[in-house]
Amino acid sequence: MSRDPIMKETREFQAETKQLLDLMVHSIYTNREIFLRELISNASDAIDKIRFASLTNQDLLEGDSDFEILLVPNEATHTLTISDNGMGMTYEEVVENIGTIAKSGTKAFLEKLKEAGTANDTELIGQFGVGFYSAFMVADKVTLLTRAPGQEKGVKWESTGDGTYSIEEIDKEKRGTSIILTLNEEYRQSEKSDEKFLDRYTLQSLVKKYSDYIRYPVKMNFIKEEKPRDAEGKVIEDAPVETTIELRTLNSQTPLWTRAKKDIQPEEYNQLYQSLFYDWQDPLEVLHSKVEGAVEYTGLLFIPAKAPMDFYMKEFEAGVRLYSKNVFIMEHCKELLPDYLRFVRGLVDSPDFSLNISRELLQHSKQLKLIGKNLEKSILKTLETMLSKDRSKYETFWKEFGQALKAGVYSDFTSREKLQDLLLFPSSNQPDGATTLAEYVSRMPESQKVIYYATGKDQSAVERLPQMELLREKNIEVLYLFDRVDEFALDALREYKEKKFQSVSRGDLNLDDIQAPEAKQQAEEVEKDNESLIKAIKEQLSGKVADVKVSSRLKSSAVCLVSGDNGISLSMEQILSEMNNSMFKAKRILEINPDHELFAVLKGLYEAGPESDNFKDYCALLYDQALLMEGITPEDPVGFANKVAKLMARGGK
Ligand SMILES: Nc1ncnc2c1ncn2[C@@H]1O[C@H](COP(=O)(O)OP(=O)(O)OP(=O)(O)O)[C@@H](O)[C@H]1O
Repeated sequence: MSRDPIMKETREFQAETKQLLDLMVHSIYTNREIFLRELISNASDAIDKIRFASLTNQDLLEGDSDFEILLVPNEATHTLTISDNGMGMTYEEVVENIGTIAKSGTKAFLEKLKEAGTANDTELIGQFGVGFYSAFMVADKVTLLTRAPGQEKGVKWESTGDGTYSIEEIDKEKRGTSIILTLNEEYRQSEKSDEKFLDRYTLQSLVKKYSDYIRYPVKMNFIKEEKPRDAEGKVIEDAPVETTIELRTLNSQTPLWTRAKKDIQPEEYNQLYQSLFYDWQDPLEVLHSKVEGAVEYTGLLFIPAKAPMDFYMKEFEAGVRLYSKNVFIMEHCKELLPDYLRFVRGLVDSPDFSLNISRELLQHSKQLKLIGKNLEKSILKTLETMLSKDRSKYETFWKEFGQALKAGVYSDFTSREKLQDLLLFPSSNQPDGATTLAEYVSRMPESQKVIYYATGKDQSAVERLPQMELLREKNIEVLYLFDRVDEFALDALREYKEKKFQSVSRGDLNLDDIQAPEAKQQAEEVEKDNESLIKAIKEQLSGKVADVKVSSRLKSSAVCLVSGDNGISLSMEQILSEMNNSMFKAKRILEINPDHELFAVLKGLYEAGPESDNFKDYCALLYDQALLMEGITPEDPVGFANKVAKLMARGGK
């Protein structure tokens, strides 16, 4: 028995959707033509869905398996309709999919806009598939008619993009979705020939440009007005003009990756990349490979030129697309490539993939593992070649995605060796540039045993570190580590070509072969001579530092804080605590410069009265100073400021 249809009601868009719509209508002025690509791509996805679902349930097709996407421009009503016989949507699905924004990419996009404090950044939009809503860039009103297979009723959804939409049940005979755009006046008769979206030739060229690879025919009626011809093919001049309608398919439907590499132009790769992955820039690198043997597959992978907005966010969805004999199986297959290559976009088409493969089964698929290994190898090879043959291109890549590789060194121990030669760091030799570890090692003097590095938030922070002074004086190159992941990565690597990594802020600097042996000896002697003073300072700072030492690494600074050779470093402790992990603590060692005049003052104070407030204040200040130089706020900033004020009030006496 049929039930009463759900009556028309008006609903509000979710706040984020409103924001997005507002943006579409008022802020994006360039490239509005991409709306067509977005709607055709949605239609194609919907057909993919039903095609896939019908493999196990033929009934869903309702006898209609001639999949197609139809464009109908109508001058009289100023409408452009895009129809498909894909999956269609139920009432609930329309509410869920069209009224809200579920996609992480779009959310990230809005976040970025908020951060930038402007809604004008037209470049931003290109990085996201804003999909359906892009229709509002060119239409005053968008009407969506849809019916899911097996549903008795269809659904009509309509909005002028003003914050509300109406929704009601309707009768719809054909399964699938039609989107009717009532075009804004500007796009009915645009002055720009490529923005007349009712013009068949404009539409045809847009389909060619953006959607040629779409696997289903995108069709449109062309109206031909011609005088008839006689039996010999000659035009009959005095006959009235005849109108014929011809349904033409606008796209070639041959997936690019199935064609021979030598027949493909770079622009074709670029265009496919841009339309599949919503980028307005060409990719930095294209890897197209066809392999036959133990496994058979075609891989078409891209290294983007720029990291997407949400790349370093949790929501970023990595993974390539999987196809089997040109039939789409799934998007974002994360199981194929290791996580450190999550910036790679692209697709893999293999007859060895089963159409019915589930994500669970994928994890155990031997073929997938084998293909993944091959592709990983060829991506790494490509990057190695780029590094050696085109350094500036590699540095562009590194700027965008270097963090992912460094995180890979840290978290994926099986990949460490493979990645170590791809790492780049700035160094004291070239603070604005970047050096590989191999280049650093090649510059090391014979006497240098370890690879030095210093951590800090930027170049000036690192160069001001008191721990850098001695190394600078000795002209020893130091790698600069600015990214949070850097030190964790080097810590995980431990060594490169049997040279250990050594932080300038940790333990012994291993300078024995470089520094005159007297320096260290001298420090040890001073330490012995001042044993009781050092002990007293240590007592004053008990609970804060593990040790106090006379320094052999300081030149002009009075103190510095270093961490022990084992365990984590101070900067790692900072990063972990910012990530709410305060479980690990660095072993803090306060080093005092025996050649600094403060040392003598301290000694004087100690000798005058080890229990005096003055001596205690000096000890506390020493420690707080050392913390500040490390970029760490003292535990009691007010106490610190008061002590400094007290000293200053003495007027230098
Ligand atoms: N022609 C259509 N047929 C069936 N469902 C559709 C159609 N167009 C859109 N949808 C549904 O609406 C959802 C939202 O579409 P929208 O274009 O905004 O995002 P998307 O397609 O998921 O993402 P993207 O555009 O980034 O691929 C889709 O996921 C799909 O479920």
